[in-house]
Amino acid sequence: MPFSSPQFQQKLLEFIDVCTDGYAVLTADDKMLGCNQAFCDIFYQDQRKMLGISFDDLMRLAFEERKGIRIEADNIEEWLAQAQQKRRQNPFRLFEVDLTDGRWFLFSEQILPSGEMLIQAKEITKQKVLEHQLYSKVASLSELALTDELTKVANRRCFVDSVEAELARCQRNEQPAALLLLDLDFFKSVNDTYGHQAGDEVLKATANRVKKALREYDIFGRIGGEEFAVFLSETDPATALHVAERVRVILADYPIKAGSAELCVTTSIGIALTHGESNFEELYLQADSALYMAKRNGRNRAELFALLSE
Ligand SMILES: Nc1nc2c(ncn2[C@@H]2O[C@H](COP(=O)(O)OP(=O)(O)OP(=O)(O)O)[C@@H](O)[C@H]2O)c(=O)[nH]1
Repeated sequence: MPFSSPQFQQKLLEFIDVCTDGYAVLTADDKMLGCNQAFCDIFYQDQRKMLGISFDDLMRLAFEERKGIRIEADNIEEWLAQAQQKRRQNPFRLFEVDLTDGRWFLFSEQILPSGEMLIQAKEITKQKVLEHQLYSKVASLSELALTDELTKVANRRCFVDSVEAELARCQRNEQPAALLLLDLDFFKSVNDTYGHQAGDEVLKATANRVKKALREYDIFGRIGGEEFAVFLSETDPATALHVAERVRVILADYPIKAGSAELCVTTSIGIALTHGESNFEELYLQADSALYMAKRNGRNRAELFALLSE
């Protein structure tokens, strides 16, 4: 055996005793042969109580006292049965453990061929806190990347990605779908007359109202300044026209409050239909030319591309 001088063994024990990492050795039949103070602190037990205790009893203590290792289970015996299925399967195992006091530890279990187990527990609370902060940051960044900041609906990129995925599904299932392009009428004059902030209020209110007029699984987004779009899957021409009319009315018939002003805002709508055979760009161009017709034919109205091209 290397490094077996009594002096080395003595010093090793002294180091382990003052070490901030927890160390414990279990016998081949899973009883505590010895552990250092840091290991006792993890379990909120004193060293005398730890000596000779079985792994199962140590876990039962943690469960009953709700101290030390967090055990989220209704039934400790079921939890133990599951834990035992994972333990002692390999000579080495690494896993993270959280405590009821909020600390986190990285546990390792090393097993000798004769069956004794060395457990090491290293505190990783700081790393876990950083990891959590990083996850929340990534989540809010992806939220930012997909959401229009002003109206909080999907931005153009998110809208297009969602529609492309849905178009592929429509094609597979041979189902009709419709793209509605909405463009507020004379919106420049809202900004010019009442100011940009009032214009922003109108955009926010428009997004909220349109969202309410749609089904939960319809795709809705702001794809340009005062341009919104709706994708309706499993939708025939009659239904597309019906939804467009509902959206038109919900805007035109109820003035929008912007500061002290009550503004009557209308929208023109271009509709394009598909059975999934068009890609987003083609569908968008068709809806855009229908929108152009809606503007030309007097605004505050919807036009269907399919009928235009007949
Ligand atoms: N307040 C505000 N205005 C915006 C925003 N994005 C674009 N706009 C304004 O929207 C207006 C669009 O004007 P135009 O493209 O001339 O269209 P319009 O006045 O709505 O006229 P028609 O579409 O022909 O009915 C411009 O004045 C833009 O400055 C925004 O985020 N906030």
